[in-house]
Amino acid sequence: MSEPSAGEGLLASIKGPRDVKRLRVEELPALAAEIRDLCVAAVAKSGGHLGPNLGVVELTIALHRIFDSPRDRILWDTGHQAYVHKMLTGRASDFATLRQGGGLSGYPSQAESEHDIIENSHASTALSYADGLANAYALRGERDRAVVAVIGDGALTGGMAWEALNNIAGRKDQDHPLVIVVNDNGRSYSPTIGGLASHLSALRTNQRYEDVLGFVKDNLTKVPLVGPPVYDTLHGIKKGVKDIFAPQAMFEDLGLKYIGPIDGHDTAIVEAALAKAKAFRRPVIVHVITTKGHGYSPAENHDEDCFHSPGVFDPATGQEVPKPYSWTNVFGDEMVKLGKERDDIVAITAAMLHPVGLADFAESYPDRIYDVGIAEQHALTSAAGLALGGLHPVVSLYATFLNRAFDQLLMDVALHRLPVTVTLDRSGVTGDDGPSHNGMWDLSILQVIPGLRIAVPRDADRLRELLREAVRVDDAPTVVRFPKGPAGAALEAVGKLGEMDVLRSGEPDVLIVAVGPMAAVCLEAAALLDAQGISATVVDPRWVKPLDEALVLAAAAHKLVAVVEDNGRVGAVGDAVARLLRDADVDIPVRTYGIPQRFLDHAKRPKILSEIGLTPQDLARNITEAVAKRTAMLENHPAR
Ligand SMILES: Cc1ncc(C[n+]2csc(CCOP(=O)(O)OP(=O)(O)O)c2C)c(N)n1
Ligand SMILES: CC(=O)[C@@H](O)[C@H](O)COP(=O)(O)O
Ligand SMILES: [Mg+2]
Repeated sequence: MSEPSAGEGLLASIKGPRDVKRLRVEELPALAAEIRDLCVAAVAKSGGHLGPNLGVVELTIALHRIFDSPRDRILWDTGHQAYVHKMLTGRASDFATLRQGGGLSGYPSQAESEHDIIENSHASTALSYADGLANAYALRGERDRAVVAVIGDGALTGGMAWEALNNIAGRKDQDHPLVIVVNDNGRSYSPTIGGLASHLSALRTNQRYEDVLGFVKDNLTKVPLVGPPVYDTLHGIKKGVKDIFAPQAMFEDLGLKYIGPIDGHDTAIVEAALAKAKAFRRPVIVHVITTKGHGYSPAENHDEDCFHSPGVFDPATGQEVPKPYSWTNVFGDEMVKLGKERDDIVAITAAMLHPVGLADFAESYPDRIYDVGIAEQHALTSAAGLALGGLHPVVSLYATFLNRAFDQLLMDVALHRLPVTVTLDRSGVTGDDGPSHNGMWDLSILQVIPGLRIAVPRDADRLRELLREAVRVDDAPTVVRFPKGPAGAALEAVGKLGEMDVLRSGEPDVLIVAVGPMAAVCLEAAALLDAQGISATVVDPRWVKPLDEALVLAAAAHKLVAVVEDNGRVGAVGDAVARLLRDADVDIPVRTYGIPQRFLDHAKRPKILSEIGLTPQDLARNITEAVAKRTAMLENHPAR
């Protein structure tokens, strides 16, 4: 497979938006084709977001021809669809390094470019940034600085987006170009759900609208677009059609001007609409209809998710490299079994049915699955409602997205001691999706929730066991977290310590508390410690909240306790263990080995684990140093 390259054509000449503006209209299709070729080549090599980026090629070209980034601010909601933006802002030649450590990020990055603004990959935020930015520019008298937010139909199902729309519609200072581009491809991962989506999709799929759109395109856009006059005619015809379907009524009733729906793959039409929107000098919605994966048939025809975020694949055929049986697969298969055994078990996904492994459950029990859209807060509180109604909901999220629903878990679920199980996939270091995708905060923030219980399985068998234990709990919320990727070899216990599994017995030098999948790394580290003459006992708590009281006596017999967890090290399991020992007046040092308290730059997971010291070699070395320090202290202060 050849290295992804900007080639020798138009794209290679694009060093920034000025070069895009200079192109003649008739050159734009060739530029779009080069961009698509580079997207396919880059993602085929490294994985990433192909479908979303193929869908915004013409839109992004038009944005950079009408607006003046970086003076005008172009915001990308979620940011997974900013590859084209990166290519048009001088980074096409860097795509050979996409999502590699030290290379191009798969999301906007302020360190990469002054054109990049939002680095957070959590959806539904762009409109809030836009409202704030517009207020700042209005206050600073910079009224000519346009603010443009591109938000997908999926991200528009997130509550924050409507909080922002409410504020934008009610802006007291309206004299400012604030353009909201709704990139409507009818999909998140899967088809977008809910009343909003059906409203928008009714328009997209209605034949009368399609006929009129076709007439307009055939008869009015053959002449070179001369801007407003042609656009006004075009707009007038479609306004008639639109009034029948009135999606703009939903927005215009809010007090927002509305342009569209327009064909998002016709650069000329998009440019005209954006120019009109910019000239409005007040908040305006430009509703753009696009196709996810547009221009690459394996993506357009992909039956699951239009190549939303494929792994490595053959660009000639679109055939992905098969992925090994994963933690997600283990979870999904066990959920199908549980669904058969218990008809009170229901499942909730936040627009990620396939990625969290619930597709088979949905197929088996179509009446017991709820896709709430990108709405994690609603997911948790609707789960509370389901539990109050006598059911046991399993809410499946990526760990990082639980942050969104902390208060709902605390106050709507835990306060009422409701039997809700939350599964957190992609927990720990995920790596190449950048800093906001690592599942590195849940074990810390969940510590403070009274009554909530947390299980961290070390392998597939324990995931099956602990999921079953979790859904049996009927008087408290439970959380089961597991990482991305293959589930790894089974690690059998050699004994028990209270309810904890002893994975390795040793002399009372070091007690290693291995949190979940870090057990494999801890067992390797224990073997290396042996070579240093240090004997380690390795225990897997299985449930890390509440901790097993047996840990207190076990710790008291050792020189040192080492807690190893794939989570931020602040306020997580290590600190909980230290607090448990402190409260029991057991004066044994506790060392926590986890993710340092900083945002992690994108890189492959193994590379990051090595950089932050979560390898067997690093653990063995650090524990050896800690034991030596403890031994010296005891020798110098024997009374302690
Ligand atoms: C809060 C949050 N939940 C879930 C996700 C996972 N996610 C990434 S992209 C995506 C779909 C976005 O759909 P849309 O906004 O329509 O953009 P498209 O991919 O269709 O261009 C989802 C659910 C996320 N990024 N943020
Ligand atoms: C859901 C989401 O944000 C993805 O678009 C992101 O790229 C994570 O992908 P994986 O499903 O490969 O972890
Ligand atoms: Mg979409």
